[in-house]
Amino acid sequence: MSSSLFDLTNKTAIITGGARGLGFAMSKALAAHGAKIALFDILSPVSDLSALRAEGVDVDYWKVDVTSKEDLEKAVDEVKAKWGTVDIVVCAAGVARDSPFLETSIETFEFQHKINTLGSYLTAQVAASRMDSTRGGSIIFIATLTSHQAAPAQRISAYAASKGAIRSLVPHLAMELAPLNIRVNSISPGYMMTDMVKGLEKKSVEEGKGSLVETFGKEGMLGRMGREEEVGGPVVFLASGAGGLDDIALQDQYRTSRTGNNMVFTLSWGILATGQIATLFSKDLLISPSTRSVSDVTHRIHAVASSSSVERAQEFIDAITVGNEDEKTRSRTEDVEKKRGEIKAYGSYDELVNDEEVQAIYVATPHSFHYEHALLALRAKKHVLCEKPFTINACQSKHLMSVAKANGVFLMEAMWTRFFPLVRELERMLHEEKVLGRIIDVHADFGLEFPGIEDSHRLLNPMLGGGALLDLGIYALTWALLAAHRAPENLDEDGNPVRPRVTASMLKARTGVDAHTTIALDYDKSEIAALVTTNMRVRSLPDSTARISGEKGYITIGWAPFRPESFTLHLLAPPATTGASGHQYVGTEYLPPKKIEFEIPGHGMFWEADEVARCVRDGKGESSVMGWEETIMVMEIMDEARRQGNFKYPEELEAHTPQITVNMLVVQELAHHPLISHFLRYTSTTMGRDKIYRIIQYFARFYAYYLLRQGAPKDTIVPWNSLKNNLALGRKLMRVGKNVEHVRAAAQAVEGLGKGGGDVVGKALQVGRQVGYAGYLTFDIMQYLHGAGFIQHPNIKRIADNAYKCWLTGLAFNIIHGLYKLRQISTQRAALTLSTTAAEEEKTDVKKLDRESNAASYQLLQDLLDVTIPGSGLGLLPLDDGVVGVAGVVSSILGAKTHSEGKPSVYTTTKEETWVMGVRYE
Ligand SMILES: NC(=O)C1=CN([C@@H]2O[C@H](COP(=O)(O)OP(=O)(O)OC[C@H]3O[C@@H](n4cnc5c(N)ncnc54)[C@H](OP(=O)(O)O)[C@@H]3O)[C@@H](O)[C@H]2O)C=CC1
Ligand SMILES: O=C1OC[C@@H](O)[C@H](O)[C@H]1O
Repeated sequence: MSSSLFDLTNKTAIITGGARGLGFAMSKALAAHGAKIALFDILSPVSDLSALRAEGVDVDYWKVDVTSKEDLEKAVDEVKAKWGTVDIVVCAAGVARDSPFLETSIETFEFQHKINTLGSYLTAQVAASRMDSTRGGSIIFIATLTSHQAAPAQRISAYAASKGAIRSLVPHLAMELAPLNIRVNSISPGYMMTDMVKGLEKKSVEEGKGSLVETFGKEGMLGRMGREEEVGGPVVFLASGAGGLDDIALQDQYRTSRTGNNMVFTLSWGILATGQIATLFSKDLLISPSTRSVSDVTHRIHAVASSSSVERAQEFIDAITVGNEDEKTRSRTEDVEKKRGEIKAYGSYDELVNDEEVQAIYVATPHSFHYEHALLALRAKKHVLCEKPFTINACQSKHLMSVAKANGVFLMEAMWTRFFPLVRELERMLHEEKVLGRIIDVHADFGLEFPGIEDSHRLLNPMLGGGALLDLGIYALTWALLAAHRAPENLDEDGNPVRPRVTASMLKARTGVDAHTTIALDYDKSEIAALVTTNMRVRSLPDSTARISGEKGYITIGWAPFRPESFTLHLLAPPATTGASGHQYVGTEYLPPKKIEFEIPGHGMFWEADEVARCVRDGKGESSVMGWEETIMVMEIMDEARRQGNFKYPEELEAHTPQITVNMLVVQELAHHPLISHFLRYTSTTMGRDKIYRIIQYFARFYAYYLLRQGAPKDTIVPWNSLKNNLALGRKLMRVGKNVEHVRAAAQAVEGLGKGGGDVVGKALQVGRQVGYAGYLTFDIMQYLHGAGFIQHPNIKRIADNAYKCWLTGLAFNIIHGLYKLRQISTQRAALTLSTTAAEEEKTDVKKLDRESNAASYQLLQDLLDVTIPGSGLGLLPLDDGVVGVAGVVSSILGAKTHSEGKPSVYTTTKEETWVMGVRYE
């Protein structure tokens, strides 16, 4: 029995040069680990294949000249037709000629290069183009030790060069084929006693050069020649992908080369929710992929979030990192526990999706939240694996897909069952091998009892998307679609499945959700009928997950519908006869049933996770195994079944549904563009709106002046003047009460001054500034009351002048403070060493001072621009409204920018002061 690490069961291997020598030896090794063997050779096999077959090996021979692409294509296609897949290719066909360099003819050179280099190249090319990227593949070139080093007993430069060329192919093909999930390696056997060497030996002895065997043996590190079967280990190792290491050198007789492109890809996960299935999924993520013979991808849980609290998230982390008690995986216990401290805990989903180190989010909340939470993650540009049912209805699913597409991220429904090796093998047997011939009838069922659950439970609660169909029926539907929908007879000319007619009925539970649902799917094109039943009251029978009947018999799938461990093939006994409809009927007697079992080394959720990792690694938006088309199909059938069963979820759940129009989508996505959403968030604050109004106010002031200068009619100018006045008045109203805040800040600054210590000059300037602003805003209130008509102040001009004077005072203190600050910074900067060898902290200090200096200059500029407003209002500066308007617009834009970036005021010297600083008045 083969170890699962090197298990090649269900894999097909092609071995060129497989009829004899190393090729044949390697074939036997691959067969011993379960592979089906296709021997390609120009020569007939040395040994009778029936002997191998008698040992249970599935083996066949194809006469192939590896220098003929046509031969290769024909043979590889035949292998695929026979066994369904091509998974492993060993390019071992080769020739060697002993020929001194100075005497080697073009023909001898070309002969070896044609078979060894071109032959391997073509074999790899033809085979790779026929490999299934979802299964992955392995190409192994057989090079030679003599392509790394000289061979003192031989003259084989042309041969070594042809094999050296093969080795050079490895990194390039590995890179190009990595997206197809195909690994590429080479093995360089040392001196092996094969037929080829025997030929050389004969020649050497005949020519009186002595025995090569002896010389070769001395050159080998073991002091002897290698035996053919000794190359079996490396080839099985590379074919199985069990290594997962980069750059492996097998030191003795072989060298293997693996490239950076074969490096393991690690996906960093964020787990959103801490319920039952999130626990199982996370535990599976922590199982070493090598336990399921996966070596190209691995997983890391970076963070977990709970919607309730950070403590809940931590509890979850503690629980998933308790070592597994399972005998088989006991060895990982210690590793898993080590991971506990590496996983972050969050008390909100927002924090999780905004963690930059998280690449993919696993959404495991109840059904009703899938749409909202997947959207949250997609908009944060995370790849998403979202639990089944994907959403409440098909429309929501389509919207998620369009958002994923717009954000360039991967999205998949976590229909984990689709990724079990059992399911992949069943699909292959049904649709490629066609073990049942044409499929005729499918019955899929999933029932489960939930005794004593409350109405609030997610299965019964309509607000949580309850009901049998969305929770359990979805699995039965998946089985039906897998067998019927994807049957080749059901595909249209473009290869797309033709939709079925849907007839459904429902029996309701006390909360109004469906307790039983029956769906009939009728496929007119392929004449397949499928019946899907589900309920949440009684467990379905052990063998009734699905029964798939075809012309040649039927298959039953065992329990559980979400995690099956076996299926049984019941084939009708021969002979075959042809029925009236053209279908093959083969009697009523059955052969003994064949039960095919599959081991699940864990809960089985890691296979879907591996798919996500591969798709993310390869830059794919959707999976080819569980693609968007399938999710939409399932959702649409469930929508239709609910429509016919008269079952709608509460409006709030269904109403999340956006009507997908291109315009809606553009608007939605625009609104979520980081720049735009930042702007919308900014302008939703009072301060943000005030800054925008201020920009418009000063622009209106400038523009009214401009129109006047242009001699525009009064009617054109009036609206701009009134815009300016209305905004000025409105903004004054918004500031009513602010004077009190400045009085308080002034009092605090005085107190700070009284305590002494610290930056006394800074504190004193602060007092002046706060007093100035407090006075200014007090006069400002009076101006508002007058402007709005609450009072008629006889001396409003004087009030306005006083306001300006106070404002100017505040600004003057600001400016002095700005200059003072700049001076302080330049003194501190001069004190720091600026040599290139300066310590890191020092360099950091310099950068900090540079930043502070920029901020102070920026603020000073705004203050100087603002001086134009009260300065001209008081007649101190001879400036017209054009200049003042422009100065006001510029200072407002600068202020808005600083504020929207969330930078604190440069004048702030106490915490308390922050809330009244950075505000630009008038
Ligand atoms: N149970 C199973 O065997 C399987 C379940 N699934 C699917 O996974 C999803 C979750 O199922 P399951 O893990 O069993 O459910 P649970 O009820 O065990 O867990 C759901 C989790 O979602 C989070 N949550 C967030 N908001 C709410 C809310 N308002 N009400 C309840 N929970 C909330 C909670 O975690 P927190 O507050 O900490 O974030 C909670 O622990 C379902 O859609 C189900 O179909 C799929 C395969 C198998
Ligand atoms: O996906 C599921 O499969 C197993 C059931 O127990 C569970 O309710 C369901 O969500």
